[in-house]
Amino acid sequence: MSLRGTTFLESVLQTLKRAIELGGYPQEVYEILSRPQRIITVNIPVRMDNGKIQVFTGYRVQHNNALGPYKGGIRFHPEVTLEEDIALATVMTFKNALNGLPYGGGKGAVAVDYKKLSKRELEELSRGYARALAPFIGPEVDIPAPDVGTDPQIMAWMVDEYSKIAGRNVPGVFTAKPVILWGNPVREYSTGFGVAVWAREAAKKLWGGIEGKTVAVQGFGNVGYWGAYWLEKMGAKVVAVTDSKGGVYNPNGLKLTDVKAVKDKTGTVMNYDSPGTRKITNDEVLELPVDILVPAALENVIHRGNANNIKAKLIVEGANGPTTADAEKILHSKGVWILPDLAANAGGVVMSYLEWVENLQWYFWDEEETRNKLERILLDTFNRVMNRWNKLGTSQVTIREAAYVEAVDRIYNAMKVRGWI
Ligand SMILES: NC(=O)C1=CN([C@@H]2O[C@H](COP(=O)(O)OP(=O)(O)OC[C@H]3O[C@@H](n4cnc5c(N)ncnc54)[C@H](O)[C@@H]3O)[C@@H](O)[C@H]2O)C=CC1
Ligand SMILES: O=C(O)CCC(=O)C(=O)O
Repeated sequence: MSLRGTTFLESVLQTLKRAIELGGYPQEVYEILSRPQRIITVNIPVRMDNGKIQVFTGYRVQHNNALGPYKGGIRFHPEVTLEEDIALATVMTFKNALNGLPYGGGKGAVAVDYKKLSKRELEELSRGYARALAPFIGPEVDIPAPDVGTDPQIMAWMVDEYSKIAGRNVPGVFTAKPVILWGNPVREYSTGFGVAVWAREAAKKLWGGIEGKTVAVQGFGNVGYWGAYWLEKMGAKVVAVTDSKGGVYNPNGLKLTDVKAVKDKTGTVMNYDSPGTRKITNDEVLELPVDILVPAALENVIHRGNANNIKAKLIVEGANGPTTADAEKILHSKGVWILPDLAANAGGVVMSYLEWVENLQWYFWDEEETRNKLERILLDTFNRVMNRWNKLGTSQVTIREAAYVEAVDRIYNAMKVRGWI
């Protein structure tokens, strides 16, 4: 246990245990799902611009494939650990199952401060990672995608490297690729879109609608920016955003396009200025007097030390694992709704699934048709989770626990008919 309380992996396993009790599944399910099927460690040598070789350590955790090929992103971050990667891969198994996808769960990581690499070094590292993993991945085996610190360009290098090894074009081995290389334009914003759809649906139940509700967003990367963009489009008012350096708050609302332009130009939203806007820290953003809080950066930011200071009534987990199990207990007892990661940020992987289907058939839908398909899947999940939560009892059970029961049910039934248990 860390100073902040339960670690990310401990929180995930606690919820799994509880879901197994609530659903009445055999203990064997816990034995299998509480550890990954396979962990691959790779050491990737890269010739740096200074002429020296630097070796980067990476992982791919393949957690469970009862429902289909492993699926989940790749994180490039200086502080990744194997334990964190296991937690992220475990959540992927439940996220994919919950959303009805034909996938198991996996996650990759490389310990690197990518901001310090030149473009050539980053390309070498990305190709090296794809080469090292090539024997263990593939469109019917394991399909990686981006996460923190990785993007469509990196997916393009990786799919190119894998295709060279395979001796043919293999579009379906990575998702969230550039549109020109078999990607789909919706993937760029799909995780943020999903965050906003979940927030909008929950807001209808809590307040009758999302119009005018105030929002604070921690993290202004892919998920945070597009989450804020779609929330605003749906009628909410985004009043605060932060990135790794800190952020800005204006109770009257922020002009997102201007904030984004400042971030793109100077590297941080901190340099945004306008009348009535003040600077805030990453701790402050969580405790602002807002209706909706969207943690969209890293894990364990809402913990037992700050849970009591949170004022939002609705927390929408754009990030994976932003709330520790201890914090969730405190917030649930106060009636705060937490829309959990495996549901609220699933727009990304659901869209990856649609891209993969396109790639397998070499047939592509247009943007609107794709977004409609994505939204339909997200709404179906929302309704199933709410029904399950109501059945289990909203005061005794958290939304996360209800979502885990829904996910474990599919995985359990798949493992049972396969004869694994
Ligand atoms: N990209 C995707 O499709 C998906 C991402 N996620 C999760 O969403 C979260 C964010 O991922 P992305 O937006 O893809 O990453 P990203 O790399 O595009 O952006 C991360 C953002 O978080 C900020 N940040 C980093 N450390 C921070 C800190 N200590 N405090 C506040 N902000 C900090 C960065 O400055 C950046 O703005 C992660 O938890 C990831 O696992 C979940 C589902 C899908
Ligand atoms: O699109 C994907 O497969 C990546 C999804 C992911 O890593 C996540 O949902 O956390």
